[in-house]
Amino acid sequence: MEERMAEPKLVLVFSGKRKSGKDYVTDLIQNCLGADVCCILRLSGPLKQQYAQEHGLDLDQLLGTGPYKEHYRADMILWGETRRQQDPGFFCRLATRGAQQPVWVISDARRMSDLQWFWAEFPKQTQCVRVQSSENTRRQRGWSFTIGVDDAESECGLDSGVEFDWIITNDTDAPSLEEQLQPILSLAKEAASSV
Ligand SMILES: Nc1ncnc2c1ncn2[C@@H]1O[C@H](COP(=O)(O)OP(=O)(O)OP(=O)(O)O)[C@@H](O)[C@H]1O
Ligand SMILES: C[C@@](O)(CCOP(=O)(O)O)CC(=O)O
Repeated sequence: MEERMAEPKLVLVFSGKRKSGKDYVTDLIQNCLGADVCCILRLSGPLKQQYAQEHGLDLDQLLGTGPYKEHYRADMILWGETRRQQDPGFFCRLATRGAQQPVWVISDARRMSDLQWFWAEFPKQTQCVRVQSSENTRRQRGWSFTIGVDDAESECGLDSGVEFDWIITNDTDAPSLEEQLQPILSLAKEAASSV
C-alpha cells in the first residue's frame, strides 16, 4: 500500500558528480523556499540506512561528507545495484514515501532508471537539474579519482543521453548560485502557490 499522501507540484531531480556541490545547492534551494514548501529527498538515504544496518556501520557518518562514507562507497554502490537490478524504482519509492511538501528536491539521481522513474510517476512535474563543477574545484573540495567509483554507472550514468532542463555551474568563476538558481526558484514558488 502506497504511503504517499500528496502529489508534488514540482519535482526537481538533481544529479552531478561527486563534490560538484549537489547537497550545497539543494540546501540553498530549501533555505530559500523554506522547509514547509520544499523537502530534500535523497535516494541514497534509504540505501545507506539499510546498508548501515546490515553491515553494523555508523549511519550518521555514511550520511555525512567525510572519508568514512568514501571508504564504503564502492561496496555500497555494488550493494545498491543488486537491489536496483531486482527493482529499479526501489530507492525512489522509499525516498519519496510520505513526502508532503509541494516542491520535492531529489538531491542525488545517478542513473537513467532514476530519471525514468520520476518521469513515469510525475511526468508533468519533473524537471532535471545538473550541477557541474570543474575537476579542479572538485579536487579542492576533497575529490580524487577512484577506480570502481568515478568510472562506474554511479558517477557516469547521466553523463550523456539526458537533456537537462537546467544546468548549474558551481565554480568560483561562474555567475553566483543565487543568480543561476533564480529561474528555478521562481518556478518553484509559482508551482507551490498554484491550486
Ligand atoms: N559554492 C560553494 N561554496 C562553498 N563551498 C561549497 C560550494 N559548493 C560545495 N561546497 C562544499 O564542497 C563540499 C562538497 O559539496 P557537496 O557535499 O554539496 O557535494 P556533493 O556533490 O553533494 O558531494 P557527494 O557526491 O560527495 O555527496 C562540501 O563541503 C560543501 O560545503
Ligand atoms: C552508494 C551511493 O548511494 C552513495 C551516495 O552517496 P552521496 O550521495 O555521495 O552522499 C551511490 C550509488 O547509489 O551509486
